[in-house]
Parts: sequence; C-alpha cells; structure tokens
Amino acid sequence: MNSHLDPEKSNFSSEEIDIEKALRPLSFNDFTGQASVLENLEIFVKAANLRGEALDHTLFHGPPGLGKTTLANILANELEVGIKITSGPVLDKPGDLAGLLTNLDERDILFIDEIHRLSPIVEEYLYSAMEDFKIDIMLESGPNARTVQINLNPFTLVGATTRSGLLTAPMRARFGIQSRLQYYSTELLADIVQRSSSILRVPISMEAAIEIAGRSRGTPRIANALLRRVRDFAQIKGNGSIDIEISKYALKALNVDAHGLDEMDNKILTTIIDKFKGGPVGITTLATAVSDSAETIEEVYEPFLIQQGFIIRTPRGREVTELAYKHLGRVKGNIQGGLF
Ligand SMILES: Nc1ncnc2c1ncn2[C@@H]1O[C@H](COP(=O)(O)OP(=O)(O)OP(=O)(O)O)[C@@H](O)[C@H]1O
Ligand SMILES: [Mg+2]
Repeated sequence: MNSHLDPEKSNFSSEEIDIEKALRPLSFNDFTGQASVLENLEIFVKAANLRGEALDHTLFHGPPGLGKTTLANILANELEVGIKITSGPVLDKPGDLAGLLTNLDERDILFIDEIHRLSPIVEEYLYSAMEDFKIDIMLESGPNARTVQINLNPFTLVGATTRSGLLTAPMRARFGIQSRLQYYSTELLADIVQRSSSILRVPISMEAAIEIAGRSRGTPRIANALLRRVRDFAQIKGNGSIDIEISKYALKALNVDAHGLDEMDNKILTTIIDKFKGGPVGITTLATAVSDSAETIEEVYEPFLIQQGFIIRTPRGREVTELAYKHLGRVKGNIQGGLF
C-alpha cells in the first residue's frame, strides 16, 4: 500500500511533528537505501510470518537520523503486529518494564530506543524475558513479599542505539538480528528529498534535490529538515517550486556548510588542526579537547568525517587530511611549530 498517500497521514496541519510523521516511510517499499540491511530483514520477516512466529530480537545501531526508529515501525507494519515504544532512560524500574511486557500480544514488538542507557537492574530483568519469555513479578512487599513467575507472549524486542560500544556483551548476545545502518549517498538522499517533496506537494528540480542532498551529512533527517526550510524560502521569496537558484540562496542564508558538516564536525577538525598540528592525536586526548566522550566521537562523528575523507585513522591516532584544511580555508604550513 502506498501509505504515505493516505489522507490521514498527509493531513493539513503545518506542525513540524505532523510533517515528520507524514514523511516517515511505513513499509519496506517506501524505505530508500540500506539495501543489504533491508534485503535480510525482508527475508526474516517473511519467514517469521510464514511460521507465525515472533521475529527474532533485532538490534539497530548507527548514527542519529539514519532510520532506526523508522525501521522498528516498518517491522511492526510488515509483521502486522502492534508496537509499544519506550526508551532506556525512561525505563528506570523493573516494574515499568513488567507492565509493558505483560501487555504485549503474541508477536508484538517492544521497541526500546537508546537501549544502551538501560539501568543494569532493568537490563538484567530483560534477559529472562528475551530468552524464555518469562519474568518474575514481586507480589506484595515487606514480610509477605513473594515472587511469581509469569509467562509472556512470544514477542520481539527491537533495540536501537547510536552507541553500540556501550551495550553490554550479554545484552548484545541476545539479539539474533543485528543491523548497522550506514550513511546515505547523495544519490539516495536526493531520492528521499524527491519523495518528501512529493508528499509535501512542492515541485522540485532534480538539480535542487541533489544540492540539498549533498549538504545533508549523509542523513535523511537532515535532508528532510533542509527541504522544509528551502520550501519556506521557495514559498516566500520564490514562486513556490524549488529550483537550484532558490536552493542555493536558501542554503546560503541558512548558513549550511557546503559538505553538510555540523558544528561538532567542524570543531573536531579545527581542534585537530589548531591544537594538535593536524594530528595524529589519540581519540581520548581529542575527546577531552572538544569536551565530548571518546565513544560519541568514534560512533557518531568520526564515521562521517572518515567517509567524507576529512580524517584518516592511523595507528598513532586521528589525522586531518588536505581536504579538511581546504574545507576550513586553512593553509597547512601556517600552523606554528607545524611539520609542514
Ligand atoms: N531510508 C529512509 N527513507 C526515507 N526517509 C527516511 C529514511 N530513513 C530515515 N528517514 C527519515 O528520517 C527521519 C529520521 O529517521 P529516524 O527517526 O528513523 O532515525 P533514527 O535512526 O531513529 O535517529 P535517532 O538515533 O536520532 O533516534 C524520519 O522521520 C524519516 O522521515
Ligand atoms: Mg530514533
């Protein structure tokens, strides 16, 4: 079903949240990119449907905005089951988790976002639920306290994390399906921008879609956000349709980096250049210098910077490339005490 054309989904409200919802793909067919991940998921879903079983527990990891939450919802649609959504930081007591688990119907999905942020007690509690579909529940408290074991309906836990490095080994081992999402190419993002434009009913030229896509940091969420802003410019400053001129004008006015790098990306690059003579610099030293954690840099920022050729990893640490100097308008030799 072409669900994004469902009138209830593409409603009249101009609220960003509604737009966000309308743009979210609802089926495997709507979802662009991540070809190998999708290919596998489609097989696993078909097999689970054929056998009438719950899908194996599934973990999505990868940087923000690449489609983890979207895929969790698509799985529910494709399995034709219900989905309950929560997140690691929200689930702070085993009792909260028990409430969710006991309310799941057979084959339903429990989606836990930011699953690396579960408290150890809740995480441990989850283990038996995942493995044997059983949990212990405490009845009464004080001297009369006793626990009873409850059988759960077979369900699928779908976990999402941007920080797979922070997931404990026992937790990770309980996911039969693990998919890593990759940054999207400009071509794929241009397809997504075109799809979103047609949902928003705003005409866009191919060239403009590619321009927006190229500045979206490999990320569909950013591509959609830029599209919405460019659309504003097209409607107020232009004739309502998005061409290359209005796109360039809008992106310039929005101060969007030519490569789509965000503030932190640029901070990492300038720090390596200014404080570490272009590198190599160890990841922990770099993390301290930019006031973030080494894991976040490794899992959220660095993959994109490496993919785009701004940074290379060497045995002695991270080094910026020629491209980074060029991007920031710096000259290599200008650094005091530099080697070049
Ligand atoms: N493959 C895709 N095709 C089209 N649109 C997509 C795709 N992936 C993501 N999007 C769009 O990008 C937005 C962000 O995706 P989503 O919320 O699934 O990311 P996420 O990986 O869960 O991010 P976070 O880590 O921040 O939770 C969605 O609202 C959706 O509209
Ligand atoms: Mg998400």
